[in-house]
Amino acid sequence: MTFLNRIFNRKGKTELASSVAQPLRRSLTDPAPSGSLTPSKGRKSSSDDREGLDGPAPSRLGGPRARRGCDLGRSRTAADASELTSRDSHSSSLEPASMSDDGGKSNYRQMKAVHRSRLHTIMAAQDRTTKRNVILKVFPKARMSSTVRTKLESEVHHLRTLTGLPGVVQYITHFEDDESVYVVLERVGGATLIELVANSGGRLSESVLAADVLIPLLQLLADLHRRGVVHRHIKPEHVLCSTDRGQVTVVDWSEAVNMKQRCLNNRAGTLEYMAPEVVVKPTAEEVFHHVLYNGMSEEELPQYDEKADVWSVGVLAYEAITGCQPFLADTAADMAQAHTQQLEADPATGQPRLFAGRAFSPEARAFLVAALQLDPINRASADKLLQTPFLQKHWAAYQAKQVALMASIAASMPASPPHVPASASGVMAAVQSAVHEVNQAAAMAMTAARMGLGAATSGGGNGCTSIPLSAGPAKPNLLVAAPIQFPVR
Ligand SMILES: Nc1ncnc2c1ncn2[C@@H]1O[C@H](COP(=O)(O)OP(=O)(O)OP(=O)(O)O)[C@@H](O)[C@H]1O
Repeated sequence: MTFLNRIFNRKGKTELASSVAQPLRRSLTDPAPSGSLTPSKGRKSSSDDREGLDGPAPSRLGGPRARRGCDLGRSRTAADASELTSRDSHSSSLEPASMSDDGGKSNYRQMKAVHRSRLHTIMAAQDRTTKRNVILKVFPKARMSSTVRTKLESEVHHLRTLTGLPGVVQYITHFEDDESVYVVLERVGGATLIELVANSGGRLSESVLAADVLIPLLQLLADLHRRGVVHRHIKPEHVLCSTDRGQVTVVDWSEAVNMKQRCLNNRAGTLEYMAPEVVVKPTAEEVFHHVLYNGMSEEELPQYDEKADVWSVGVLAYEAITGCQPFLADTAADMAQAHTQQLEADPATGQPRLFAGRAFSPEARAFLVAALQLDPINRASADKLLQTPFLQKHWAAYQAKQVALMASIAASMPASPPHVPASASGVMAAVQSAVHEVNQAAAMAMTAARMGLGAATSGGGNGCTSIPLSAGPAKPNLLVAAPIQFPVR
């Protein structure tokens, strides 16, 4: 997908396109500037979006990808592969969902498509009862292969497990009717990082990037990684930024995996943001064949870990500062080469090509070097990145916004006891609203801890690391365990 399309999908406007968007999609790996903005070199959606479609999908990742568009009619797909070979327990996440009017589509109004992919549509809507602004992810059943269904189940599983963690988009419910499956999420305000960059003239200042994006994003990732969760799909389109509050919210959890439950051994995510160790991994389908037909166990296959997310953050940060994607290629093999070429020292300057002709502050550059290490062993963790001078320098600005945010949340908390409604849908609305408030309070507590009240953490009291699991609410997801399992009748 081109950069322009990405902007249109979200905004539905054209004004951003002409002046700002073009330079953003220049690749450093593209030797000919005139050819660097062709759609094929532009943004792509996730590699696995091309799975399970009706017709043949474009083969961007080489060899076996070319066959993957035909999965719909097959009895065994890559999704079956990941189910069979996985030890993850999320496969029953989508319980029989509500088809009643109370829990169904008619509960929502003002539905408007804000983003379309080949497999689903993202609709903005409003809950008629609660008046809450929501996002409906609508997956037409006609296009839903078992691959897509498995991803959807996985996404719901992780959203439910992680609900309440600041920075994770809040899951509300899911339901289905004859045509589609719907997942309802909170509608997050603010802009995607890609829009933020575009609105800032094509480049983001290092200070805004550090204080408003990288610190909250890396705090979330550090929390997730301690829990064993790897997002695997970090990219600017999936990071919604609220710069006035210094907050980010990460969407699209379809590739998330808990390493304690499942091996990370297949290629996943969007090619431009994939870490070197992920790019060279087999596709899920290939893993399936290795395991099923070659008699290998999953543990025997080479694995990767949470450092994959750190690489994606490095790519995202480089792109936000320069307006250019650092690595572009159409196939996994070419991408692996691009990684090496860009990070090799240029004989003329002795510097990695990636930094040639680019103006970074020394701190930002050191941050990028730490995040963009080819070998994950040498790559910094999310926690370590939070301790880099680059982020330390902007910590006070981040902290000031968090203090203001907590004060505004505290001021908006209702003082009087809630009204007890008579109808079932009223009860549901009241429960959802109460859950929202409890989550806000939990988020406040966690934010406070992250800001440095958790001085016992590895950041040495400077507030630059996220809270250890034992310091915050033990399981923030428990806060919303009850209301997400309905159908409502
Ligand atoms: N909860 C939300 N609140 C506000 N906007 C959202 C939300 N979820 C998604 N969006 C918007 O929709 C866009 C697409 O969302 P998402 O990435 O989940 O869909 P997708 O089709 O899987 O995308 P892709 O395959 O290209 O990664 C996001 O970039 C964002 O602009």
